[in-house]
Order: sequence, then structure tokens, then C-alpha cells
Amino acid sequence: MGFRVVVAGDSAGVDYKDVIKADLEADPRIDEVIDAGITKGEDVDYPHVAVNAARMIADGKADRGVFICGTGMGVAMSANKVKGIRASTAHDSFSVERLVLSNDAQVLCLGERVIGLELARRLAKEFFNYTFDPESHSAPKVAAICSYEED
Ligand SMILES: O=C(CO)[C@H](O)COP(=O)(O)O
Repeated sequence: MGFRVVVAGDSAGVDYKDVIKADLEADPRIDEVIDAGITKGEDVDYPHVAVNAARMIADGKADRGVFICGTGMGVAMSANKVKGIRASTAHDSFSVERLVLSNDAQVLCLGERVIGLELARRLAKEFFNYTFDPESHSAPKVAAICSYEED
């Protein structure tokens, strides 16, 4: 069973979002790519784009997300407002690895104004190399994150 992935980007991230969407659609590890917008030319602020996409994961409609804005930070902050979602900006391979293996994060956030396209494409692909081990030494720490979640 492959990943169901939701991609999202605001006006500062839509170009990379569209390229990475195409990459993921061609990736045999991925069964489905859901484009939560925006469409090029639309102008929807990143909090709304990120929360809408994060809710798809929280609702079980997708397993992972790749969200893109200018810095990758605003979409991460916004996605983390959705209960059960763990999202972070990660702009290097080690951080992407630990985002999954340490933090069991569902969402990788990238900044179109910060990193080059080819690095963004590489990191997005690497995000799917990893699956969290619930028996790992990191699991109790992830559970502790969840324990602080407030309604
Ligand atoms: O990068 C963003 C938020 O982190 C967003 O794409 C642009 O936000 P702005 O700098 O407030 O326009």
C-alpha cells in the first residue's frame, strides 16, 4: 500500500508545489496525490491553504503532506494547529530523515524563497524513504508531544 499525499502551496509556493506534485504523481511509492491548491494565479493566504490540507490528513483522507510557502515556516505553524498533525520545515536531508524517524511528522514544509527547486524536489522524494517505527526510542517522545495537545 502506497502513500496518499496532499500537496499545498500559497502564491509564494505554488510553482514548487506544482513541480513536486508532478514528481510525486510519477513516484511508484505513491498511490494518490491530492492537490489542495492553490492553482497558479489564485491568492489564498497560507494559513487557510495549510489548515485545509492538514485537515485532510487528520481526517484520514491522506497519509502525508508536502506544503510550500515562501519560507516553509508559515505553512508549518498553520498545519500544526490541526489536532494530530506534526509538521515542520526541513531544508536538508538529515532533517527530513529525522522529521519522520524522530518526530513521526506527517507534513514536510518547504520554502520556495529559501531553497532551490532541485533541493526541494530531492527533499520531497526523500521524505517518503522513511517510515516511523512505533517501537523506536523516539516513540515515547512523540507520545509526549501528543499528550500536550490541547483542544
Ligand atoms: O512564507 C510565507 C509565510 O511563512 C508566505 O509565503 C509569505 O508570507 P508574507 O511574508 O507574510 O507575505
